[in-house]
Amino acid sequence: MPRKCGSCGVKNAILKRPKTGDALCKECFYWAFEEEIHHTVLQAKLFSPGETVAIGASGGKDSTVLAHTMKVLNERHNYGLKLILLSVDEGITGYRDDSLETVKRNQQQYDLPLTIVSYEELYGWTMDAIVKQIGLKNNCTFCGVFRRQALDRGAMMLGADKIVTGHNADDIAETVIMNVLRGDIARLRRCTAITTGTDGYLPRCKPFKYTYEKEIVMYAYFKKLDYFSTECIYSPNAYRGFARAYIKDLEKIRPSAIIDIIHSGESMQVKKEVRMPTQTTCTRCHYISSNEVCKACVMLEGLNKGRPRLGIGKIHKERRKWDEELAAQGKLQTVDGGGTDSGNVQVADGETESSAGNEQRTCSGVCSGVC
Ligand SMILES: Nc1ncnc2c1ncn2[C@@H]1O[C@H](COP(=O)(O)OP(=O)(O)OP(=O)(O)O)[C@@H](O)[C@H]1O
Repeated sequence: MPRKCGSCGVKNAILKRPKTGDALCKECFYWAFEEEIHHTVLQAKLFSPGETVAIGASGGKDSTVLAHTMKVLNERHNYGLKLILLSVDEGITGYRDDSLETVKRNQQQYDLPLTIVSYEELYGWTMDAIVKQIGLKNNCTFCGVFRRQALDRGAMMLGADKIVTGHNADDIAETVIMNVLRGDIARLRRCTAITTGTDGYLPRCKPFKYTYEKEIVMYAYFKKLDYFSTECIYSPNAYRGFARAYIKDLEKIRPSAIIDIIHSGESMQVKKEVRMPTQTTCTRCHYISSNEVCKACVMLEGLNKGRPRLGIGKIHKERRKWDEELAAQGKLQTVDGGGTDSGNVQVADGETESSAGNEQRTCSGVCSGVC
């Protein structure tokens, strides 16, 4: 005999919720999924009536479900928000051009205004051109840094008060694990925050912080939402891939592992003596930065001068080489972008680690980078 829905007890259960194991009918699953997100929104006081909220829309499953859910909750619970879709075109032929077509369809389906900003117009470089210059190894660093700033710039241009992204619980748990493994104290402290950037220009919120990826996929599947599911062609993303596989294995044994890791990350305290990056404004582009010159400007300068490694990770060696060359030519000058550790923060163990303003991610594509 078919099992009845564990919530309404009337309809037959047709699915088992990955997060709780509850057997539910479709309608009760939709309700539970949406109302949990509403609960998160209320608990974290994410929005205030009258705000304009830019939804980071990549066309992928997370941001498509986010746009759909934000619209549903805004209407159901009278949030009083003006919602807009904001997409960044990184200039990846055969990937982003296709996913943007999905966003354009979503614009019609959800009746929300859409704005697309591109790396080409903002930086004069597409990811295709960047990859031609630097290859596949570090391109995700460029992409993550530029995208973060591009979203900020686009949202500011639109007069938005906040940005929301589709980062989900799995993404955040992966990031906690990655930051633990790297000993990256600065990022470990902020990676579980549901809202970041409150000390910068635009707060950035993650309404899916406690939403499991499997449930997002299930929701999109049963609701027949129109989304794009191809992986970024430039994203080998090995390190995050290991963290992802590890979390998926844990989830199989104990589904609560994802939330437990997030809670562990939230509970960790950073010792007072650990130096954390301080926020300032980039002297060149005037966007938020933890250095005199922001990571995006350092990277752009490296690209424009044919020295793309200037902006990546531990840049001392490359910069020293450049300084030596300039000195040999008798034209040593201060390299724009500050001192030798521009773009780096000191972390607990005395190592340096690159920091993209306040949030640098390894790429995502479907590349699930969380800040
Ligand atoms: N090109 C983009 N334009 C606008 N927003 C983006 C873009 N890429 C990523 N985002 C935002 O950042 C979030 C996390 O992106 P990520 O690249 O990690 O992909 P993801 O986890 O597969 O998400 P999605 O399924 O929405 O693509 C997305 O959900 C979206 O809100």
